[in-house]
Amino acid sequence: MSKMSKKRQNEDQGKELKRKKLLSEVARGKLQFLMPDHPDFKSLMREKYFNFAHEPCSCIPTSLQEELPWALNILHHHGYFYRDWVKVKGQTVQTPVSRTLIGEPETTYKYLGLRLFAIPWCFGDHQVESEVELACGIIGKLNDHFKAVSRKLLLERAAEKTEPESCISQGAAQSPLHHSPNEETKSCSEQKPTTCSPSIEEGTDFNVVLINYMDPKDPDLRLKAEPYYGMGPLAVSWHMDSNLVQGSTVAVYNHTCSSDGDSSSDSSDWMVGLKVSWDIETPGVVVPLQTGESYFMLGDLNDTHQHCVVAGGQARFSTTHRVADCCQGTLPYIQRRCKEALSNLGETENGEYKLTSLAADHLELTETIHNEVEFEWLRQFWMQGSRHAVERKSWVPAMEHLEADWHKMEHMTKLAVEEANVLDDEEGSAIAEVLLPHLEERQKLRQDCLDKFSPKILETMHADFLPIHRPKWEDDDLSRPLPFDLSNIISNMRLVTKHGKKSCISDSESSDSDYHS
Ligand SMILES: O=C(O)CCC(=O)C(=O)O
Ligand SMILES: [Fe+2]
Repeated sequence: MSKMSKKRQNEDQGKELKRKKLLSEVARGKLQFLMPDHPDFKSLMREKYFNFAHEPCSCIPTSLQEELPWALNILHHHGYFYRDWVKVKGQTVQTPVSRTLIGEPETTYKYLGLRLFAIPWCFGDHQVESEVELACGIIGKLNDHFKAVSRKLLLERAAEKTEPESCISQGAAQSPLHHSPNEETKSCSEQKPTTCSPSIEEGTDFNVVLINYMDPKDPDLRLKAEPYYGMGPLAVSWHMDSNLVQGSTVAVYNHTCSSDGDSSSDSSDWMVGLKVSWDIETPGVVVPLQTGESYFMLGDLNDTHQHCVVAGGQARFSTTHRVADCCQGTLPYIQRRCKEALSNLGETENGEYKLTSLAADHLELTETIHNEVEFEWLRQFWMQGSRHAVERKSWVPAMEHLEADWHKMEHMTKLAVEEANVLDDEEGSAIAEVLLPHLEERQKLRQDCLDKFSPKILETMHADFLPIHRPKWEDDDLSRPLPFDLSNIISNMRLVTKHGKKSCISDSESSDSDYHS
């Protein structure tokens, strides 16, 4: 076993032990949580949840306070919220909360295996054309405001520390962010690895807002009870927000929908729960949220603590403002990658495609990008259905352009497969060795997409949300360079590799490749 996998195995065993201990404590009913009315709440917050801030309605300007409920209801009214199909422990499951993503143009945010494509909050030169665009603009305004509030809160927290060095010696869980202006100019790819904190500006430069909506009275929902402390029914289970710039803040605006005149309605509060990750000594906390209030997980709180959301009695929206780590998650990024891949595609004098170089690293790069654009972008976009695409009309031409680039990469794979077959043993097998793992991965991931939804789930889905498998074609479609099903090509490449030649010399004659020529 390699050192890396041994280390991972030890870590997994460590986590499993901690989980067992945690569950046995739970079984003994020992885990405690505090609410704000508890006499020790304030000191616990100071000591163990220092980077949590809970702010009243007045932290948002009155005009914006008035616009926000309108904006959220417009998005809801136009059907922009839906329950995402995500992967949890290899299973496709639907989130209890409905969601939508608003953000910087051309930005995406990936969570639990699903890439969300942001609806932009600004529109370049063109005038706002619809209520929905106006609503997104209002969310953008709140986002700008939250940047300023978060920066102020972080500076206040930093000032509260009497000795500046103490934030280092007290460990990561308590460290507020440092202001390090010379890091601000660094580009994404130059950013230091995850152990260093971003500057205050970087760590609050929210680029996406994931908005949640849930009506607890929805009869389709069956909420699970919070399992460790008995906090109540969970709208969002314990988690850390993923795919964020490490050490960056998350800001949340909470809006509950009043149900005037309905005396039977349950008026229990929505609450956010927090706990220190992997810690059963420190009590958890749960903080009730009134409509219009906000809370902030400042600096590294999200990296060291977990949070959950306990459902209240009424329908509720929350806007969660994040600094998504989108080094590999923006449209310009994937467009650059495609350009890089296509730089190895040339033309012969007769105007036919040819590969400029057959060097392993060039082929390797093209095949990697081929899979990246197909599975991280094209299929992720179309699998979310027709309504998703209509709502994201600004993304559609970009997706079509990426698909045209991908189509050229299909030609490139075909050319490489042909070269592997015609070149002499040594060169041919070197090409096949490079291609094989990528082709196998492509084949597996295509099948995973086809299998993502069981027939039972598909039966219950509204037509607007049915997955679109795009690109998809019949294996004998001659307009395509290669078949959709790559099994024959994979068998052919296996035979061309040195290993394949040695073990299957006798039947190599009968294994004609079956791709389109
Ligand atoms: O709704 C909230 O207060 C937070 C939701 C949350 O944790 C999430 O969307 O990741
Ligand atoms: Fe979260």
